[in-house]
Amino acid sequence: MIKEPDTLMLIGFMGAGKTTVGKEIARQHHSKFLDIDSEIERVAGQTISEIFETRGEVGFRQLETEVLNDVQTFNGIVATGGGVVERQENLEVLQHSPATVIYLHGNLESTIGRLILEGQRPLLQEKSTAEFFALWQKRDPKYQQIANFTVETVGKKPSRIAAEIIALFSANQDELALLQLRSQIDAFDRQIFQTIAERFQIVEDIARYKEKFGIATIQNNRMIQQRIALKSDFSANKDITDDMIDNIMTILMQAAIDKEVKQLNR
Ligand SMILES: Nc1ncnc2c1ncn2[C@@H]1O[C@H](COP(=O)(O)OP(=O)(O)O)[C@@H](O)[C@H]1O
Ligand SMILES: O=C(O)C1=C[C@@H](OP(=O)(O)O)[C@@H](O)[C@H](O)C1
Ligand SMILES: [Mg+2]
Repeated sequence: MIKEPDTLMLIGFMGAGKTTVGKEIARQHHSKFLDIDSEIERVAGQTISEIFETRGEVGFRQLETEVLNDVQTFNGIVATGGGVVERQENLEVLQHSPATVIYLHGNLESTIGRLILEGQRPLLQEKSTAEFFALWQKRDPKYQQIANFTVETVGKKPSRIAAEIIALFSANQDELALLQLRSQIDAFDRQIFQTIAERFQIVEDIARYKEKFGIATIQNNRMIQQRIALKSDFSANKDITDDMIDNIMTILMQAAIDKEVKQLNR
């Protein structure tokens, strides 16, 4: 669903590579490039860090919204700042943008590593890793909500990510529709595994309680009850069969038991 040929808005968390990939797309595709942060610096006559220092984040966000509105008619590749999704009015501008909105999705580990090397993001300086993770979790659904496409960046060089995005320009309507649907499936898959990762955090806490109170790792009754409850909750959904519940729960349970046992043996 490339809305207008050659106009893109890149969104994503700080350090995802919006600026780098945006420049690379422009270089490979011979289009114009504009970075909202650079434009804010030009308009304000101050660096991003100076703006945060003198006007606070509120002052910065005000400038960001103004520039975002101004660049809607820009004919080329636009890199936004990671916090563009902080304001509801910005989400609306991006949703109605004539440009195609592309979410550069990454992971927190690689992102933080890169940003620490660079050391230029004011928000990174003032936040702990836990706060940074919370910010990530808060923003991720918003990026997903407004993106026409989500492109995975983990383990890919900027030149490859740019080439993948450029390939979208030449895809026909059917191919684009398929790519769009696949990018939605990929996003759901990531959500599913994110949820499983969060489930494991709880497993860890449960293992600690079991150890403290001398409760056995395997509780057959509890495992049977979980399946009965799930089958009942999803009985009206024909895609979620009892077999599927059994298969998936077997994998999750076995992995949880392995984790608990490993924790106990430490
Ligand atoms: N795919 C990538 N692989 C390796 N390094 C990258 C990649 N994308 C960006 N970088 C590096 O990470 C840092 C942050 O990238 P940048 O484009 O400024 O991100 P953003 O604009 O999304 O905050 C830069 O040093 C850049 O060279
Ligand atoms: O995520 C954020 O809130 C910010 C991201 C930065 O842009 P990048 O995403 O290009 O790093 C920059 O706009 C500012 O430091 C705030
Ligand atoms: Mg940037």
